[in-house]
Amino acid sequence: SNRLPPGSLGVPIIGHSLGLTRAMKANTAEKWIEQRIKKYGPISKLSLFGKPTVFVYGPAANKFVFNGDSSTIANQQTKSMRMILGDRNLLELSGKDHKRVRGALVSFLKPESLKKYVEKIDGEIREHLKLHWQGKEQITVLPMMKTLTFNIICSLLFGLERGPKRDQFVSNFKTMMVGMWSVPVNLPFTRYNGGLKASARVQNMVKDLIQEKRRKLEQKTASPHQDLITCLLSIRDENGQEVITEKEIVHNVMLVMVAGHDTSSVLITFLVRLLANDPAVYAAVLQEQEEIAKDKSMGEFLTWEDLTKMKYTWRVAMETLRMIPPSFGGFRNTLKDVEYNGYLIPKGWQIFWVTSMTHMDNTIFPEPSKFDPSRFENQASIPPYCYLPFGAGYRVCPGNEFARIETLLVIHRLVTRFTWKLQCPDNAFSRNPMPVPTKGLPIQIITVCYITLEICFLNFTRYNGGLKASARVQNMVKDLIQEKRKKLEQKTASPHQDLITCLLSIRDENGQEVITEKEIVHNVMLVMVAGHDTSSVLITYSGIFGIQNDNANLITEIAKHIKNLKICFIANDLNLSFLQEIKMKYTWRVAMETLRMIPPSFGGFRNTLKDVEYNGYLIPKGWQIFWVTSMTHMDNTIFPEPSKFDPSRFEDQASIPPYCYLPFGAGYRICPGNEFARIETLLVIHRLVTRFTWKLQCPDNAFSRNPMPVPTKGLPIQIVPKKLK
Ligand code: HEM
Repeated sequence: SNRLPPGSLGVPIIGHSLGLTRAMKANTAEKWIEQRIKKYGPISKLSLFGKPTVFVYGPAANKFVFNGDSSTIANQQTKSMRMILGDRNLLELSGKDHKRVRGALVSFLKPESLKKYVEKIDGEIREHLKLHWQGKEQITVLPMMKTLTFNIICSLLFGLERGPKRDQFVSNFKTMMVGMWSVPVNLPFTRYNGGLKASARVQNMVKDLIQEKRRKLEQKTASPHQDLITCLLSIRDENGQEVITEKEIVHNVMLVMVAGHDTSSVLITFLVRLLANDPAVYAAVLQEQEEIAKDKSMGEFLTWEDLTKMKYTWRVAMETLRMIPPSFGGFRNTLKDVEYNGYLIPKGWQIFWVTSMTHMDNTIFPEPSKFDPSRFENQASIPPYCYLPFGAGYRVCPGNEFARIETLLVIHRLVTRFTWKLQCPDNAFSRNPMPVPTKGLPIQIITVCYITLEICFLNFTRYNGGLKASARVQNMVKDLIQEKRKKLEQKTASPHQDLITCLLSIRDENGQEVITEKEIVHNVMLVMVAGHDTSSVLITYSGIFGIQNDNANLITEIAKHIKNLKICFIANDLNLSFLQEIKMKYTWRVAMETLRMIPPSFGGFRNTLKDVEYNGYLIPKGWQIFWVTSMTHMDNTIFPEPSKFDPSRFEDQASIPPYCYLPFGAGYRICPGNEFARIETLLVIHRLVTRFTWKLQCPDNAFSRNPMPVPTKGLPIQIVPKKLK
């Protein structure tokens, strides 16, 4: 016993388990370990989870753990994990079996083979953002990322696409995960028992999947490279026999499901947090990603080639993995007595290794508490066994390339589409055993605006970013135009299908297109912006900018088309007919009165091209003329008692003098979207009042202009659905 490392085994059974788990939860585990190191040095004995254990630390210790002889040092998992994942999963295997099964997994997870799946992963990410991020004001990042990484695994590794089968998989998987981190007491109603049952169900589902894929492979309707399962089923020895047994496939599918989803989701979550906290890193990541996005057309997937350009973003991810490694550390088990650094580690003891102690060692990473992605500019300079987020040696994480691909793709899509703000900016996290930020990292999402008004936002970066984004959107619109032009030629699209096909189909007497491609692009941009916030935004922007090309024809054409859209709109709403819509006279009067009192467009500018006289005064060439809607709307000679909300003013609209009611402007630039806005508004109000009642959460009636009127906090309300008959 003199040869055992220093330290004590503590109270029988309990040992130091409670101290460590408590420290993990409070995110002070590093300090807890540091104190041990101060007291006993880099090797010490303790007792964890009912077993005598030796803690080791430092590059030499890491080499000893990760590259030790597998007949002496074996991998070690908790009983819950072994029972739930299955005893033939890679973590349980050693020696030749480990090499054989790991080789099979790596044949699918190696970069050369993953290259082919970049587009598929990107597709899954885009779908996820569309479903769960777009249009949302607030989300919690960690659960979202867990869903996303799990879905990527389902589709890419198991060929299990969206649908009820996958949903069933997910719900069983969640119960299984709870059981995996629980105390292994197999009594009815314990978490462990629930986990075991869910694991049996998941395993049965995987078995069914295997049968289905085996059949498809035989019928040659599936390819060996289709997904991880078809790949494992297709690996044969020299006699044509399958190399991996069905049980091994099932158990390793279970492992990959767990190993691949928990870890990457944590990395991406902490990256989202970092990008919200660190403007300099955010700006550099955004610049790198925008550089890539700028050459892409609408709907184009990212490629392997694009990933190779994301060097800075990956350095940021590496530095995040250094400071907050998803895996705190792990255990090995000694199969024989073994000596390390002059000490004995007896057979049957555990060896406990910890990633973060090496990562925060200032002799390896100077100023370790400083976030500095440039450390990874020259990766060869980092000594071996010092940077361990993926482990090292012959058990180094085989999913590291997969994790890199999905992380880079997600970050690209996030920074080029959204900006976000943290809702709990306390930067705390606890370990359980994965690091979990406070409340799972709730954020407020702000969708990236396509165009920022130069006059409203003098902030250079936003404007500059807006211009770049505009170039990308314009490229996307150009692609759309090409696609639609082709379809029109092939007669697979009709001229009345949408605004673009309509504009493309307008010809003069010689059969020439009337609207140039540039005009279509720029006016699609205008309509997009106008229709994006509320349909009434159209009014504002057409007032401020006008349509640059002074082409009255074009305005008339857009106006005509917007009338066509009216028909599509109503046809799409199955229960509201055109006739019903024209009955909504009172509702529209209410909307008109709202537009009078709070016109979305405060006013606008015109530019004088020559000296001009008005009312005896000179307005010189090049000056602006500033007009304001609300002053006329609140003029009591036109609208008596103007502060009173009174929809009856619009009962006889002909009685309102011209140029007095201007929410949509007037004259030859009158908003061509006014009819569209009316239809939209009436349909929405109809649906709202017939289905819900609501109460204001901030009943202060205040609003600010920016330049649109924005009610306090965006008008939060409490909704009560009505019972539908
Ligand atoms: C940021 C993401 C990830 C991190 C930080 C990570 C980290 C790790 C670590 C520390 C180990 C243990 C090494 C050891 O015990 O020596 C490991 C093993 C493993 N990981 Fe990952 N991992 C990640 C993503 C993935 C993904 C995406 C997959 C699968 C697609 C995966 C599959 C595995 C497997 C199968 C093992 C067991 C290897 C063996 O025992 O030979 N991991 N990972």
